[in-house]
This record gives sequence, C-alpha cells and structure tokens, in this order.
Amino acid sequence: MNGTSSPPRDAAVTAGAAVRLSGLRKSYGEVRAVDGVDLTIAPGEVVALLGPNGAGKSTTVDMILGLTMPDAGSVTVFGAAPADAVKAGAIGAMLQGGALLEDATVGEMVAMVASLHRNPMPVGEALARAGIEDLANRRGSKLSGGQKQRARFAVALVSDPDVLLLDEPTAAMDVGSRREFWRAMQTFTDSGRTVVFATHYLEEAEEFADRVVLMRAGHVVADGSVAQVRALAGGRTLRAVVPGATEAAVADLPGVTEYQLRGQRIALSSKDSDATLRALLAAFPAAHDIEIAAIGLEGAFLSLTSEEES
Ligand SMILES: Nc1ncnc2c1ncn2[C@@H]1O[C@H](COP(=O)(O)OP(=O)(O)OP(=O)(O)O)[C@@H](O)[C@H]1O
Repeated sequence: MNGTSSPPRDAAVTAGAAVRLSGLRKSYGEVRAVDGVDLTIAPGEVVALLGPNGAGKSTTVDMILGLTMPDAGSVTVFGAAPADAVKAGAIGAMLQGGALLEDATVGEMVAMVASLHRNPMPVGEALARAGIEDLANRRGSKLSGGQKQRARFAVALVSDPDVLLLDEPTAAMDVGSRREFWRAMQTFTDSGRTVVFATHYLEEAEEFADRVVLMRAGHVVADGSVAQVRALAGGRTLRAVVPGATEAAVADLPGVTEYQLRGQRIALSSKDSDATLRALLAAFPAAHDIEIAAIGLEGAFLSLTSEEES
C-alpha cells in the first residue's frame, strides 16, 4: 500500500514501467489540480483512478497523454515522453467528449486514425473488438451517446496500443452496453496490455481493476488492490451464529477490529475476513448462518475522500 509519497516499486518495474509519474504538479490559477503525484504503473496492470469531482483525475490523464504540460515533475510512458509514445502508437485514449466527425461514418473514422499509425490493427478488427461492426456505415451525427463512446473505443484501439487511457469510458452507456464494453476490454487486457481508467462507478473499479488509485484534491490518498483500499476503511463485517462462543475467543480471532456477542450471535468487523473465518471455523466447527459483507469500495471511497483537508 502506497501513500502520497509512494516510493518507486522495485527497480526493474520502475525501469520497465508502462507509465511513470514523478512529482507531478499542475495548477490552474489558485487551483492545485494535481499536487505532487508519484505513480508507477507496471505493464499489464489495470488501474482505476477514482475520486470525487475535481480530484484531478482528468488532469492526470491529460498529462499522461501529453495534452497538458505539467508545471513540475515528469511523465514517461514506456520510458518515452508522452508525445513520442503517442507518435509511436503506444498510447490509445478515450477522452470525455472526444470529438468525432459528424459527417464521416464510423468505419471511415477508424480507418482515418489507422492510416496515421505505422502498425494499426485491421479496421474490421477494431470495430469488432469495440462491438460495433454493425455501425460501420453509420455517420457520426447519427450515433447515440453510448454508440459514440464505443466508436471512440474503436478509435483508441486501432493503433493496437500498449497502454489505453480511458476517462470515464462508460459515462453515457446503459447497463448492458457497459457490461459489453468491459467484456471487450477484458479481451484487450488479457493480452497483457495496460489500462488506466478514470471512473465514478465504484463497481467498475471493484470489478475490473487490479489496482485502485484514489485521488482527492490533487493527491493520491490511497493506492492498492481493491481489497487493500477497502481494508483501509475498515475491511469487512462477519455475522454468524456460534454455539459456545465466548468474548475472549471472539476477541482472539485474527483480524478482528471490533465485535459484539449477543447470546450465540456474533457480529464483528475484520481487516482480514478470510483469516477470521478460517480461525472461527477451526475453533467452532458448529458455527452456522455465516454472512460476510464487504464494506464495499463505496464505503472506503466515502471515508477516504471526505476526510478533512489536511
Ligand atoms: N483547463 C482548466 N482551467 C481551469 N481549471 C481547471 C482546468 N482543468 C481542470 N481545472 C480544475 O482543476 C481541478 C481538477 O480537475 P479535473 O478535471 O482534473 O478533476 P477530475 O477528478 O477529473 O473531476 P471530474 O470527476 O469532475 O471529471 C478542478 O478544480 C478543475 O476545476
């Protein structure tokens, strides 16, 4: 788990990092949009950037893409400056409201972007991966919000990039489209590509990211696996009926941070519910009606992003 001043991971990862941000800062007038971010993302990681409105997610993404110049600090993408990585086709991006041509068809737009790159994937493949083969002949002006997002996805994919940066990719999609989008994304990440996405949908981070970077007011306030970030805010709750349970035995279970015992019923919070459950069943094999509930990323998110500004 890394905090705001996370040390670089081991040297090999740092050297071969897909994305490396070091001391990154960007202010707009008085607003410190990004205020000292250090982050090393390894190839193959799927990272969710989470945070409330104005946390600095889009500004961070824009700096990784070379669209915004940092005031201080550095960004490298596979060791190169963002502009060079973009030129080499190593980065694909899907931005909030990224422009699409009104009069060109989806197929034409994707083909146009493909022609700018040295080793693009076939246009048909990009359309298929984005799940919009049937929209190849539809003009930009005729697309729904969700379809536009998928057209942007095809555009982002066609250079066959090593890193995909997605700023709230599913914002305009209905539940079904969102699911399909993430299924398509899974195919992309299964091939070892790196994905960094900003989202407000906690469940998307929970379901699809290997790693969650929680931002608030330009800072990284938590960085780790979904389970780690959740644990930061209190872990999970476990309830069970446990014949023979005693206060001392419950208090002794590993990971327990607080507990209540009423007759045979226990309710506890644990920072390591797997260890707690194993020990509980070993000590009390007759335990039954066991329920474990995650505090949820939402709980962690709220508690970590609503703290008083330090
Ligand atoms: N071009 C700009 N000019 C002035 N202020 C800006 C600009 N871009 C961003 N900001 C400010 O910087 C801060 C961070 O904005 P940013 O868009 O990076 O946050 P975000 O986490 O992506 O938010 P959201 O979830 O609402 O998209 C905000 O206070 C925003 O108003």
